[in-house]
Amino acid sequence: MADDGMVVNFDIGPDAFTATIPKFKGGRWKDRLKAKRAVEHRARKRAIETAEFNIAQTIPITASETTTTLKLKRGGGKPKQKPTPQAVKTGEFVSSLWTGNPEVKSAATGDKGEGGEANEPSNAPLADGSATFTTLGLSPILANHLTTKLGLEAPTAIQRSAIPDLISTDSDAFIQAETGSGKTLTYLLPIVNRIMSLSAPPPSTSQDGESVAKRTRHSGLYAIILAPTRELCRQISTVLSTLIHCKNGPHWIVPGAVSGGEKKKSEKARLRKGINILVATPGRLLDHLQNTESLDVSRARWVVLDEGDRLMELGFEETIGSILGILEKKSKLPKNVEEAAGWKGEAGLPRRRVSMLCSATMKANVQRLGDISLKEALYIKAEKGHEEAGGGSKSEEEGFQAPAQLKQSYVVIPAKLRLVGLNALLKRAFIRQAASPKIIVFFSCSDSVDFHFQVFSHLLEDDSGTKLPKHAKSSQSSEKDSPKPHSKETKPDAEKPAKQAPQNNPAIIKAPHLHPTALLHKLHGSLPQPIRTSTLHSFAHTTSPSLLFCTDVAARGLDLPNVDQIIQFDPPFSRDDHLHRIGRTARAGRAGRAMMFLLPGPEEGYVDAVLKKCGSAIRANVDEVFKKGFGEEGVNQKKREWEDKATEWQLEVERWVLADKSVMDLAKKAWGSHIRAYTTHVAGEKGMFNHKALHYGHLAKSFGIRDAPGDIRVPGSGRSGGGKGRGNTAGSAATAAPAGVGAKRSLDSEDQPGDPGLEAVRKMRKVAFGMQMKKGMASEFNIG
Ligand SMILES: Nc1ncnc2c1ncn2[C@@H]1O[C@H](COP(=O)(O)OP(=O)(O)OP(=O)(O)O)[C@@H](O)[C@H]1O
Repeated sequence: MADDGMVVNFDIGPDAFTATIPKFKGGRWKDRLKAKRAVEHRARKRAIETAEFNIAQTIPITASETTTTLKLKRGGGKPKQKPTPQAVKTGEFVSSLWTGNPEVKSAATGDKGEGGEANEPSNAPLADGSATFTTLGLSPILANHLTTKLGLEAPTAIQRSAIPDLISTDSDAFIQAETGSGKTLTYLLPIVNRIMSLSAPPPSTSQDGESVAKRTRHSGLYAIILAPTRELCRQISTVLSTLIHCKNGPHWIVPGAVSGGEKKKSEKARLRKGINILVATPGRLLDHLQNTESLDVSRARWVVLDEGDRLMELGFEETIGSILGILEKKSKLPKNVEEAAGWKGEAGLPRRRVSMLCSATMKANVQRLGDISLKEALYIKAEKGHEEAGGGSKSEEEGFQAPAQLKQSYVVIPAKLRLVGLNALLKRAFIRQAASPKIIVFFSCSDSVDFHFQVFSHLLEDDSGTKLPKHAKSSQSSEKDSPKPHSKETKPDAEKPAKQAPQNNPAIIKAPHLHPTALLHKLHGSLPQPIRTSTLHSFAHTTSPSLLFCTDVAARGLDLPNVDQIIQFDPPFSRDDHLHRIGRTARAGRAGRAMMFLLPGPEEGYVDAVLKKCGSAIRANVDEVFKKGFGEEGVNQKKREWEDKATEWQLEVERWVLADKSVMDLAKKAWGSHIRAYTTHVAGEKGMFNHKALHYGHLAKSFGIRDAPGDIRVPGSGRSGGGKGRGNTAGSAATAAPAGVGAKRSLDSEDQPGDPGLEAVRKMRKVAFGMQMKKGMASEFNIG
């Protein structure tokens, strides 16, 4: 938008003055008159406020004039400068939040969203005394360490089902259990326990005469654990270290990780020094298998594929196939049961290479991964014991359950109201919780995370308690210091070192308007690895009320302690994503809540199609959400003054977006990426998430943009957003989605460009979406 393009818009919305007043029937005439006047008053107030705001925009906005705008609004005075006709820009539109919204189809059920009885936890440690870590067959040293040092009193159901077999047999296993049920320890404990047994006297001699009396880090690589992301690798390595460092434990065992994000040279040096249990991402491991001579896998006894469904979704099938091929070729272990029977081996360790596949869901792609990695495997589930993995097909519904104690709810909220709705929900959550709440909000793409991070970190309280954009506030104290509106030099603050950012991390900032000590974090695949690591560390360990805005990069496997609530601001791309996202709360028997935003229309079908199938889901009343969020003390509830408060907040965001080109660009990018991401819902769910049903104009408002979709130029795309229309540009998504339409949005894998893993991702996407994958598209599309 050019400098002179600061809108003069006298369009005050279609309904402002002409809104029909409903007829009141029944009751006393005095009450009817009172009700009528209240409605008229509200309509008038809204119209005047909108007109006033539009007039204020006729003044070329600088930071100081933002103050003028606010004064005008508060004092109700007249604008000092008359609008000039050339300042009028068609296409920009300040619509009311509360009118012109589509109707919600499903019946309202009242505000039960946060109430209701929670069920008994389904992923908790067993409280019935039916099993202890010792009775599962773990060594007393390890069992004691778990209870006394790690505070784990009893195994979970999946641990009870799996550990005895994994300790006593050499069978492959497919381990399936819901999120937060302790799958990591389920596979790590048997491995550590069996390797530990090597430390025990008396010294023995292996088949080939090698002395095994004293075990060291050079004794060989025993186990390889593959996980889809760097964060997960790091998390698994941490759990592994806490197991090994037990009193009288196997201190000689050296765990290590190679997952990219650091120089290959240092990874090679670590491998050369000797590692006994290796945690790796597939791309990086394959690279080392092909290029690092010191990596000896000839005696690797275990290969674990953690988060199997995610490994497949990220396109690692081919990479994993290659890894397994190399392991097979280099292995000096017996190749089959007959050979194994006559092989002396090392007491305690498996006589053949054992493969384990772990997943919270059971999908066709996980079964395919099982086909390439497992042989005659046990299928181990938490509830009903286990059976042969090949024995009968497992229904997808079986592997699609959320933890029973998790309280799911949803709110059907029109596109225009989404941003204020999120603010209302967050305000409510931070007011409501006595202790320090931890909340994760999921967005569909990196740009949207960046934009919302900016919105929520820039709104500070001024002395009168009014929330102002940060630059507007600073303009009140010093015009000199304020950013020049629309100046090219202005960069989004995310790119500048934020003064308030704790630990000098620009992805963490204080959010005092939500809570005096609240910290807001952001996480997505486009952030540099050190920032991602330090952000996750802060969110996991802070004792302050804490918020994490993220993409699906945080949806899988991450074990972030004590997360109270998950908000799916943008719906998940598949029902598996849904299960994994909400699985970041209600872990290991703890309570948890999950709230999902849905648009009126086809999206409402998601409730029956998915939400209710993986547990129960209660609809929250949208009015109640706003009332609770904006209906603070002094706000007249009967006159629905919370609507005015919400409008005020929305307008402040819009002004802030308008006043700074860099913010406007960010908003437009976020809007464009959001629409592109919307087109990538899985095929089976496209009926519910149909981009043709999206109202691009209303959606733009939720990004603080007033331009009509046809006038929105998405930075970097070279094209405008959504065709010529102001509103619903059905059929023009291709225009709205300049470069990434149809691209898969999940780019949160660990691999660097050029790594075989990323190649595999590219190939998969190419096949899946029949499109040309350009180098660098990942960053252009910027979703992940
Ligand atoms: N026996 C136990 N008692 C108490 N807590 C446990 C027990 N076993 C594991 N936990 C804890 O449960 C949490 C979840 O464990 P883990 O991350 O292994 O779950 P998961 O099943 O892999 O979940 P996801 O599918 O989401 O990856 C961790 O904090 C872990 O320390």
